[in-house]
Amino acid sequence: MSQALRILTVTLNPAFDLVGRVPRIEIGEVNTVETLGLYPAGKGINVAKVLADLDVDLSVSGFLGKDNQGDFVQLFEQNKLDDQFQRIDGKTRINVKITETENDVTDLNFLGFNVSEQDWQTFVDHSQQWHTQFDLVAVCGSLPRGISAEQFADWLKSLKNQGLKVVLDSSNAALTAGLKASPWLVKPNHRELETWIGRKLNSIDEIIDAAKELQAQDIENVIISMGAEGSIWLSKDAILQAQPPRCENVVSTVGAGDSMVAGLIYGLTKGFEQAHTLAFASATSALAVSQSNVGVSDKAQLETILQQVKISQL
Ligand SMILES: Nc1ncnc2c1ncn2[C@@H]1O[C@H](COP(=O)(O)OP(=O)(O)O)[C@@H](O)[C@H]1O
Ligand SMILES: O=P(O)(O)OC[C@H]1O[C@](O)(COP(=O)(O)O)[C@@H](O)[C@@H]1O
Repeated sequence: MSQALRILTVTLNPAFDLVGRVPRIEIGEVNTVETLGLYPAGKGINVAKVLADLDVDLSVSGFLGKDNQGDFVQLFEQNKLDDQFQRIDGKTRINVKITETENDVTDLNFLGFNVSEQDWQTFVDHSQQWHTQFDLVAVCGSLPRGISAEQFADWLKSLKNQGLKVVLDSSNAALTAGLKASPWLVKPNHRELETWIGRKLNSIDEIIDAAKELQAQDIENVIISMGAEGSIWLSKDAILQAQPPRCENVVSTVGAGDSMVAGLIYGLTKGFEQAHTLAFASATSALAVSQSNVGVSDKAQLETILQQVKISQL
């Protein structure tokens, strides 16, 4: 099948993920943690890694600290990702992810490096040519220090004004500001949607109502992910709900959201129908929770999960 869209993922604040497992975190005590891995990551890089595993050619951009870039460069080379990252002074952050036996993952996400005004201006200037190279730009993850929510929103608007399809997957102030730029597709999780709307959402109906408010901000595709409960996609054509098979052996939920974004982009790029795209994205994300690292190493397993995803029209 041919690839219709030229894709770039942007990670302004990448991270090494230090992933481990412990039966239970004892707060204030010494905890011995089983190491699962130390991976070059960050939301847009994870999305790119999954797409590369699915044989999609794409480019990656954002900022990388000069002092510890080796593993990232190796990852880009191994996955044949076109490296358009801008190098800046300092180190890329390390985030700590601990899975407890009976619980979800505890994330310790650090703030990251500082991007100078000059670095940001260089980046913005460069991005004004992206329409000549790309059709779809996925902007994923938090903002590093030095970039304000307002600067971020203005920049996203400039991407949209170039005619690019902008995918946004972020949280907190960056999400709220970024939504003002009316991206083409957004994928907040349940909790991020609650933060944006400022109230608890206790049922599917309440989630859909909140998602409709998002959609009304001129956002074509609103996907709300709800962990093991699956996801909901509101588009102009339909409201679809997906239920993936519940993964019984959760190794790490880190990267589930990123894998879902990658699966959505994959389906949209290949011209799949909406229901098939959501099923595919659900399978990709369900596969992610059964492994510590992000990526699709076993396509047969992906296909098996895909057969078990249930899609319903609401
Ligand atoms: N325990 C699980 N079993 C099966 N699928 C899951 C599980 N947890 C997450 N997923 C899949 O991953 C998607 C994204 O997970 P979620 O936790 O909502 O995203 P994020 O990582 O952005 O917080 C879900 O919509 C679902 O398809
Ligand atoms: O940029 P943020 O919001 O701090 O998130 C970065 C973290 O998100 C991740 O990309 C995982 O995201 P998801 O679990 O939402 O898919 C990690 O690799 C990384 O440490």
